[in-house]
Amino acid sequence: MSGLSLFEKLWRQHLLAELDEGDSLIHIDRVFLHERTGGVALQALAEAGHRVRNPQLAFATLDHIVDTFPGRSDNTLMPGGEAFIRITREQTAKSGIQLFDLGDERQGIVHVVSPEQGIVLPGATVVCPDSHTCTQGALGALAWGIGSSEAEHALATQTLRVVKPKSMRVTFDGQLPQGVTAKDMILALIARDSASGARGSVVEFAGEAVQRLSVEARMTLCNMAVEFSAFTGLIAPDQATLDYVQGRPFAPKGEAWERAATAWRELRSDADARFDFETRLDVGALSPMLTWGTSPQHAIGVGECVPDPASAADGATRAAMDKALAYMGLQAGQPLAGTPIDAAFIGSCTNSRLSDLRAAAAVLRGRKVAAGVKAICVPGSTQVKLAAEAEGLHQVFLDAGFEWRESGCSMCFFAGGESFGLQQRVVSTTNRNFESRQGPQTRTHLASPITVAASAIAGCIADPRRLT
Ligand SMILES: CC(C)[C@H](C(=O)O)[C@@H](O)C(=O)O
Ligand code: SF4
Repeated sequence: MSGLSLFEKLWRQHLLAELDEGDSLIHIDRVFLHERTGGVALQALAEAGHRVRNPQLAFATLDHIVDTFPGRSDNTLMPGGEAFIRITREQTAKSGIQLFDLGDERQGIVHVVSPEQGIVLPGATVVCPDSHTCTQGALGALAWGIGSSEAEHALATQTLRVVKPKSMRVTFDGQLPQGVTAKDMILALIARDSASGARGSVVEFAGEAVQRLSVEARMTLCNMAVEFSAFTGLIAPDQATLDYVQGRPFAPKGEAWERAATAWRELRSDADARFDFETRLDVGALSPMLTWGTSPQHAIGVGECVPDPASAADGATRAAMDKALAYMGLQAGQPLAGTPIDAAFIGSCTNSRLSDLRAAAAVLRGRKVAAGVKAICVPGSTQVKLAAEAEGLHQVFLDAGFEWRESGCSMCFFAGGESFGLQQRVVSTTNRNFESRQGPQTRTHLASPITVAASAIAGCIADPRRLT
């Protein structure tokens, strides 16, 4: 059969039944849980008298509300947070689910840990009650974020009822210029086509520029698919993907690996595949991107000026832009570069893998963070932290004046505990710049790790191309 997209193939491979009301029953290969939403889902399941059908196909980690202070104890600064941690420990133990607890070298942010451990595999269906599960589509898995009751359903039955999403292909043509990264590609796409651009579709990222990305950079790209209103992001596996997966702890070994690898090599859209929506973006002329407002779509090149709401197409957009500028403390028409910052944050499931830390460290090496700037680096997993330390990257961050933390979500989002101060301006490698996302009234500018590093040194929003 021809004319099929990769999504269509994965869907058909996992389709168990067509149900009433347009739902399909889909087999779920892996479920991942974290302490913010997973423990309570397990508890609700137990209270309803159900058990976890296949505990060996479910995994859990502590990432969202555990603190990330160096040498952390068993702590959270979130009021009431201890209960989430306790329930997650109790319920995973009771149901026989592996928990990557504090002190376990496999602990880390769920979307960093899952590929790192070989739990997410090409062609698999993977769900987690967390919106950035789309990250894992970078390996060619159909991976998406679900709600808490869906998590219970998946745990109890190894299936989910899903309304089949539409499909979209975004082809990135050309070659990335020096100093421009996967983060800039996705910000540029969302800025051009809006934060609702994907219209709920499964978005396959394709094209020369995607093929050239490392597997880790592909994760950055897919991570922000949900900020584009995608059901999830997806990238066809290639040799780089197979090389990435091979040898990971939970990946198939020996003959099982050979069989799997043979099947995974076939996982790509047919040449004549049809998509509900198609778009292209040439990356050749992109520059480092930063957000100026309170949506990921409020992004511009580092050399550009903050847009004028007067130029908006309609009244609602104009009002939203006015509100965003007031919140961010910026004026229409001012150059974004040169705006003084209070803090710099390198972390999150978007940009805290080893390649991200290496890139930031290359900018920081031999340089110092500007006086008055609070700079924090939070490795995405304990594995990333250990690997970074083994090659001395932590020393580069520390010498430059960065804090070097334990792994977790940390100040990617404000859970009620640690945050940046009121109206503090933060250049951040995270994925959401919503109002008060990183703390009450915090002003977040999303950017790539090298842009954050360059800005930390300059003490203001800065162009990384001058330092790389
Ligand atoms: C707390 C969690 C459910 C949430 C999500 O779903 O994404 C968080 O990870 C986030 O990034 O906002
Ligand atoms: S790092 Fe941030 S975006 Fe990612 S899962 Fe944690 S809170 Fe969500």
